Amino acid sequence: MSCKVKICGLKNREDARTAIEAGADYLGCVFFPPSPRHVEPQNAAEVFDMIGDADVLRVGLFVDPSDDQLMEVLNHVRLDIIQLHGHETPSRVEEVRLNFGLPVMKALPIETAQDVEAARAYDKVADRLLFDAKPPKGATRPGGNAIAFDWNLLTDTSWDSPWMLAGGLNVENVKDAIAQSGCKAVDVSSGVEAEKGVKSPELIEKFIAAVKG
Ligand SMILES: O=C(O)c1ccccc1NCC(=O)[C@H](O)[C@H](O)COP(=O)(O)O
Repeated sequence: MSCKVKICGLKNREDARTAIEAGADYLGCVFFPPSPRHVEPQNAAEVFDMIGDADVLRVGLFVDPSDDQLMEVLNHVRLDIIQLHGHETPSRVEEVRLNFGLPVMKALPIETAQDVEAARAYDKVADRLLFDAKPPKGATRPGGNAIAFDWNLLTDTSWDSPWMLAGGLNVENVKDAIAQSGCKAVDVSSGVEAEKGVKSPELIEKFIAAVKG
């Protein structure tokens, strides 16, 4: 089975259509106002409406959201997966899963082997894990920073929860990232953008072809 692809940070229907037609398996919308990829719920609903009955999952991305903030989005947007990309504890992950009845993908910041071990606390608690590069000091956001980590930190590791690789992936490095990490799914945002927050249809198509070709 070929590696799955999540295109994250989508803001408009045209880019969603490009990603779907190119073979994306997940579309992600960011609900984090400081991000250049932030969208309002109604905008995300338009993006996800492009999926129709295609076999593509809708991922909503949040950073330390309250239940009210999650409900505000879920009142307008049908999601298949809630992605938590903040400092959420394992018990908060479980609470969100139970309160909203949706699978949770927990993003985990990785820089060292110790970070990989710390991620074990979320295995089986979250429905899915997303290993992303630890944000640099002073970063304005916990993800979407176009930073890669040492993919060999994940080589030969085994996890109960399915997991996705993220962080600084692009057309040039994604094959190496898959080979070195052994991942079965990848996630990209910056690497398919012409500029921060502006997706490039050509890069979306080339990235997905590089993964699935
Ligand atoms: O993309 C953002 O702006 C963002 C903001 C706040 C929290 C998470 C964010 N992105 C999360 C993602 O899932 C990204 O796709 C992932 O971090 C990889 O980003 P990139 O290194 O730019 O490919």
